[in-house]
Amino acid sequence: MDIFAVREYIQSKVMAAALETDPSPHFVVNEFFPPEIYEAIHTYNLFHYGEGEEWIKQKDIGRRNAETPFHLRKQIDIRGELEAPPVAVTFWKDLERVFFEDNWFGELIYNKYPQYFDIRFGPEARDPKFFDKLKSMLFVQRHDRGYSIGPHTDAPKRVFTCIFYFPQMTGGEKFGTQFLRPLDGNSRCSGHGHHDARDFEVVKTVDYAPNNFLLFFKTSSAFHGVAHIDEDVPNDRYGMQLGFYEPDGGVYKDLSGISVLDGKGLKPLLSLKLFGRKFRLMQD
Ligand SMILES: O=C(O)CCC(=O)C(=O)O
Ligand SMILES: [Fe+2]
Repeated sequence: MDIFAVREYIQSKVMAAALETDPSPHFVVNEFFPPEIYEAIHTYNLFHYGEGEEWIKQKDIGRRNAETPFHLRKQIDIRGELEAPPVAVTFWKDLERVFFEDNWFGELIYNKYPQYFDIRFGPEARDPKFFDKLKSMLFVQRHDRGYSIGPHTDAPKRVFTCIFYFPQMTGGEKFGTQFLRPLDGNSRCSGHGHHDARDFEVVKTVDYAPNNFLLFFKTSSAFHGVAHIDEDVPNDRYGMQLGFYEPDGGVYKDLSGISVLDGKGLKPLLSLKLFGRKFRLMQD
């Protein structure tokens, strides 16, 4: 793989994309990868060689976020050890280098929307080494019928998230990522928990279409989710996620002494389910 040529292609696409701010800052890029890379993403589809891991196993879900059947999403961590023929492993490891080597993608996204980083992190975010302080993830995903994700804004630690859509044909657009708005306009979410879709309206759906791409920045209004998958979707909603997030405790020391990012001490005072809906009384 010619890493520099792939980067050049992606960079021009990202910089040309229109930044939207409703309901929260994000942008979409069509034809995100050069065609030969998109073809290889299918030729070397890692799900040909293994099932993948359930996002969270059913036995471990417990009472958490019952709105989301986590176990129906299967994922394979590109950054871990891959069980695939060497040519496939080389392809995915090269793709990992495209994004992460020398903090290339982090810096590209900083340059795309520096205001977000400057406001959240202060001037240190301008230091090219800033992205060494963040954690990152890259995994491919596929989804079984019955999957959905209730509206959520991602964990408070999250900085930005990318969703890549890898169908080989059109027809599954509505199973892309939905942006949602709470019906109660006074609601925001720091990021702990998935919510009931009945309390939200869909603002926009980013198509699950060939080689489509979405990036959104973490804010307390970045509500998003996936509609209930109740029919066959091309390639089982095959895609990839890339994300940057703060380490436990945050990049910087919080002088308040409260780890807001980790959600410590955020147990609901009261939690009950009535008529199939969850109600939680949170402490102030
Ligand atoms: O797969 C998607 O479209 C969204 C996934 C998501 O929101 C998440 O994993 O937090
Ligand atoms: Fe999410």
